Amino acid sequence: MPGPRESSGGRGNMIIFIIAGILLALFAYQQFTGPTVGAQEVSYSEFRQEVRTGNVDQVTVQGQRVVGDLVNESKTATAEGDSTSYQSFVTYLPSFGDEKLMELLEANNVQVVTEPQSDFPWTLVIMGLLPILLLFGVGYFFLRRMQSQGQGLFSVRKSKAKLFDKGEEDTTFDDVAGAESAKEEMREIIKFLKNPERFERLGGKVPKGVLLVGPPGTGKTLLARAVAGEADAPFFSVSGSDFMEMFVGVGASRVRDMFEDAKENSPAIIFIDELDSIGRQRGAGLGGGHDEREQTLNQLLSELDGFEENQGIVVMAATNRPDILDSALTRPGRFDRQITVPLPTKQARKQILEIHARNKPLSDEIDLEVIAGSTPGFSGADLENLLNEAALLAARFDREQIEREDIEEARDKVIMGLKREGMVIDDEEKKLLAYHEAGHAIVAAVLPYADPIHKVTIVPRGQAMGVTQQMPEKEKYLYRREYLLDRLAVVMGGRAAEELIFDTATSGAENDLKQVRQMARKMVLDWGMGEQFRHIALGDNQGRVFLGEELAKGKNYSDDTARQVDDEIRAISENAFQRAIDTLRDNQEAFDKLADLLIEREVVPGSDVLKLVNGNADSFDDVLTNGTAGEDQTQSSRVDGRHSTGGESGSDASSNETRDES
Ligand SMILES: Nc1ncnc2c1ncn2[C@@H]1O[C@H](COP(=O)(O)OP(=O)(O)OP(=O)(O)O)[C@@H](O)[C@H]1O
Ligand SMILES: [Zn+2]
Repeated sequence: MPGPRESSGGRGNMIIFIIAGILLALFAYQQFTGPTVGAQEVSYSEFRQEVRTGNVDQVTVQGQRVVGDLVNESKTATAEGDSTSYQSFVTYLPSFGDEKLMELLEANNVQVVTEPQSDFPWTLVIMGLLPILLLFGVGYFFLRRMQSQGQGLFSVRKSKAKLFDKGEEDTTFDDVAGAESAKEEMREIIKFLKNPERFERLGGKVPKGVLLVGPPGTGKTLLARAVAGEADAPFFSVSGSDFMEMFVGVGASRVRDMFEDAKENSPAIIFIDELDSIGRQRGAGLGGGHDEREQTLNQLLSELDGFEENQGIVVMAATNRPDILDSALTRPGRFDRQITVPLPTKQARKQILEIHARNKPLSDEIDLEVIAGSTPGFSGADLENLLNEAALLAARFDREQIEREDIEEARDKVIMGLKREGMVIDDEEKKLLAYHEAGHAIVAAVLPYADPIHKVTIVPRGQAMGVTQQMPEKEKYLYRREYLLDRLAVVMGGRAAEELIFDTATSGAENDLKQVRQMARKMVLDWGMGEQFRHIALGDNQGRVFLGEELAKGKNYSDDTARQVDDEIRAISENAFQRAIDTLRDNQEAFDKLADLLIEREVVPGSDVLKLVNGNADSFDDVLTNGTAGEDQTQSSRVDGRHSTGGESGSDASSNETRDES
């Protein structure tokens, strides 16, 4: 990989400089305050006493101040109550003067040196000078820093982006395993970057901003670099946190410079990692809303608005917290294309392992397929880490090649790290999850009115631990009671599976239960589908029931009715649960097989679920060999609202997801 052109200067230098300045000032302070340093301040009468006893040879008088050395050490009481011995002393003449002092000194043979009155307030001068000195120090520091960067005086102009020139970036899609549909989307962008004018002439529409969303280490940065490599375009890479500087306005000017540089080099790619560090919702911080980050974000927004597609710049950004981004960033014309980069499936994990095992000598005993199977929840970075750890272990034992035990040990090590972060699921949880999702899927596949099943997965994706996706044949605008009842049973399928197989219940069904409650409520209150409330709408039908505001608002029915409504909702839920249980019992064999298949493959397409249910799959093996194993399930969607949000209350019918959040 080519080295970056610019490296950021160390902040450490500056701290050292400031400390040196303070030390210097303290030293100067000591020097200027002169001979009194270390001298004991004594009272005037004590001083006279010393003179009288002949313990003083010589004194220096500076105005009111009298300093000198004792012939023999003397002791004086300190503020703390004990005594301290001293030789040098300083004292002050009483403000009314002392005419008899000269007499006394002469009488005791004390030599007197008079010095011009030094009332010059050194202390004050130093104190006043110190900040100014420091300021010069800091200025000097910046001056040097800028000169060393070959820049003009006091211009804080530097985009900070690392530039990989045309052709320097040699990462290609071959280096990125899995993430097939993400790559597919990128192909369009590559075409554009290779020849922007031609692309536009043919009517291609390229997004300005692409947001890569996914858990850490799933290869978002890698993908962006691969796009640059494939398109042979210069690649400006910067991390969101690089914009955060201590001086207000620097971040914004860095953004401006970066876009300027990119335009000069277009067609080009700008990649902003950790977009969330500057892209957080505005007005959320404490700084009164005008802080550095906000200025930087505003600059970024205006740059995104300010260039036309044909300028040949594509801005890519990565985040694993799309939920906290300022909504202005995802508006059309900005980061309006969102590509999810999920954790790799088993198939993809195998490919990633193959990529990173390329230049590592592996023993013949090692089967990457087996490793892939034993590393659910691992990201690409985790897998790379695993192989590196194994190589280190092999090296420690002076082995010629990596052995199976090295892999085992490395895997345990990585898992321990991940466990601490709550990132991996163990075998038992995986089994629970598999049965839970299989429960949804089997019910969906069996019940006549339920939407056809599209796919079921237990690969953790974002917040979701497992997902069962259904695809309606056509958009629905009306929901028949039969459809709703079947849908309720599908959603209950997960909990039913837990009860049936493990005789237990898990917290994983939280979302399901919420969904059931909302749907049942709506059926009773708004759609007149309750047993006792046929054809009567009870709700105020403003969607408030879903926000739980009905408690605060006056209901338009009595408490008695409210109790009946609760009973109805309970009956509907109970019913749905029982139907799910019955369905699973009737299809026990398919249910078990699907769960096994999920544990084995993590993703099972709907067609295979149907095969199992219809008994077309003569054996487990049939599905195993004919299935579209390891279908890559990268999902991409536009943020402009066409993507469905799962079956909340069934109001969006473009796809139905039963997601189980962790
Ligand atoms: N799909 C993949 N194929 C091959 N290698 C991968 C893949 N995903 C991740 N890696 C390896 O993991 C490393 C880290 O990935 P990368 O930095 O691209 O992840 P990221 O998603 O940008 O993470 P973060 O969110 O932490 O910035 C890569 O350099 C690569 O070696
Ligand atoms: Zn569920």
